[in-house]
Amino acid sequence: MNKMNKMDEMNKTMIQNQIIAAVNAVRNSNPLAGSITNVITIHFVANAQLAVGGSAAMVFLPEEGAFLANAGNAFYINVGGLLPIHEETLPQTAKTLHDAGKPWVLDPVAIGIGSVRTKALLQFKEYKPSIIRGNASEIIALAGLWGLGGENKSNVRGVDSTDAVIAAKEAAVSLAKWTGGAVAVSGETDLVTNGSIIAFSHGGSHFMEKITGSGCSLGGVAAVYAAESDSFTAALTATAVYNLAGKRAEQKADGPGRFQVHFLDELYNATAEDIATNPFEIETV
Ligand SMILES: Nc1ncnc2c1ncn2[C@@H]1O[C@H](COP(=O)(O)OP(=O)(O)OP(=O)(O)O)[C@@H](O)[C@H]1O
Ligand SMILES: Cc1ncsc1CCO
Ligand SMILES: [Mg+2]
Repeated sequence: MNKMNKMDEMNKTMIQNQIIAAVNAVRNSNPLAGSITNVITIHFVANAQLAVGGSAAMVFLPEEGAFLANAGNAFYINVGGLLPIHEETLPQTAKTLHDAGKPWVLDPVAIGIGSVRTKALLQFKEYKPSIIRGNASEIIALAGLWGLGGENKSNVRGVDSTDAVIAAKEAAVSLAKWTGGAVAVSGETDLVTNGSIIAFSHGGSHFMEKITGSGCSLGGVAAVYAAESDSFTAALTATAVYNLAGKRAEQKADGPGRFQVHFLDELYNATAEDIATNPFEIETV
């Protein structure tokens, strides 16, 4: 990784203060982040949102998506396990969020599978999600679908990434420039950008690839922080607390089962200062 210059060091200190403010604001205000998310990991998403201090509510119906979009402080949309009703619920909720100016997070899980998912993901381009969170293959594929991808081709194959995080750097920057928000690419080292600076966040655990929903719940937690901070700070705070909690949980677990339990406890117990000092570097685009 490049050595950071003086400007990057100053940016880093400012960002760390914003992370501390975001963590504390969420714990003080218990913001409501509604979700439309897949049934495979829905319980883990809600538990992770509660563990960091948020309030969770999962809905499926179009009128309920629109209601929660207006009533909540932020929202999470994950296209992982689509049902027929989603064809109506997804665009209606995203339009409501856009029109109401509410922060919202998109996880384009399994982009490339089926026409319903592709149509929904295309519609989201104009509704500009505040944070796009995905693994490297999903981020490259979304930039391609939105015509922002350049030459880069995704090897997307389902829900697990087959591309390295760094291969998604240009796609992430282009997507962030389009939305005016932030993009978080997950993997062994995570990349978070707002289109002008990039943070590389370290930590986590190999066990996170052995439980389903670590990425989905990271998106749900990013929505909780987005209720209380700007998109880049929210995306980086969520990423940092995941990397910290993952590293700590791995030390206590000898397999993915108990890892998941310890992980929730570590999300709950992490202090704002610990989250802000979890290792990351800054690079200016
Ligand atoms: N090999 C690894 N080492 C350390 N941390 C990892 C590793 N792989 C993933 N992570 C962490 O796991 C979390 C989820 O990232 P991942 O890339 O697995 O998401 P995902 O593929 O969308 O997951 P899912 O779709 O199963 O919810 C992130 O916090 C990331 O930092
Ligand atoms: C396993 C799985 N299948 C569809 S969504 C999902 C959760 C992880 O993305
Ligand atoms: Mg995923």
